Amino acid sequence: MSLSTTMFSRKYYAAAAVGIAIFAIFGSQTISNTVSIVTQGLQRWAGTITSPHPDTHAYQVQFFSRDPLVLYIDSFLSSDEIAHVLKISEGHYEPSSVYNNNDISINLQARVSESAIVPRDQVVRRIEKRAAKLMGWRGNHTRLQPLKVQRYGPGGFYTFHYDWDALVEDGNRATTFMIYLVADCTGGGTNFPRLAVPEDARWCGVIECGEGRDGYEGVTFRPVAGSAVYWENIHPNGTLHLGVRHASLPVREGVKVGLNIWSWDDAWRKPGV
Ligand SMILES: O=C(O)CCC(=O)C(=O)O
Ligand SMILES: [Fe+2]
Repeated sequence: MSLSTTMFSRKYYAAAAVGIAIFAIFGSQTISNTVSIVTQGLQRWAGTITSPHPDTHAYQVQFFSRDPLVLYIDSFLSSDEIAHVLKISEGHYEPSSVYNNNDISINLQARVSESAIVPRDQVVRRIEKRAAKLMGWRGNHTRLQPLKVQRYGPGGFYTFHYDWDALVEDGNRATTFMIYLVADCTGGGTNFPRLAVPEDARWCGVIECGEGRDGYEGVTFRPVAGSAVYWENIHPNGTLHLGVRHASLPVREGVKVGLNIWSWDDAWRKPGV
């Protein structure tokens, strides 16, 4: 055995002995905690090489409907992100308006809420990136619109509408994320009258079932802070999807705040024009 190999073996035995001693004193839990701290450290280090701001937030996605495409996303935002978005939006709220024949006006028969454009900072950019990634790469002609929060108090609602615009010919709203930030309310669900209620009763954990449907047609998603409903507004052939008609049902008590992330497709052209 050469001198250097002998020294290596001695170091190796010494390290092993220290390891056994730590194991004997603190038990396997400490070792596995230590291993996991080291692993997390290495992952963070690897992350800084590939991206300066890795998005480590975990969320769960489920297909709710295939046509129209509707996804239900659990924990799309963390509670820290929610608190941050609410905080930076404070002071920017204005009464919400509606679009009608190219006219923008406040119409309390159609919509009662306050809205604000969310100022853009690092946290907002990270949320935008998360949303854009889930939507899939769509080329430079599809981009996110400025994020908007919408707050409803008792009696607040938004009547049935589409997020697409039937009057424009060049460019349209391709996708919608409706993310619940505050759900301290009764009522206030997001209703899609033309979506079919799934057969599997496990969906009753996220949509209103039985009496809770309150006589509304179709599907009503229950507001849950952090969760999101995502849908696509346009058919693959470019026609506007009629299946995504929706409304915010009236808030009976309390407060609901939603965050809208919309994408706009500049390359969309009105079919047949
Ligand atoms: O608040 C909701 O549940 C729906 C909001 C909505 O449809 C919109 O802002 O376009
Ligand atoms: Fe909408």
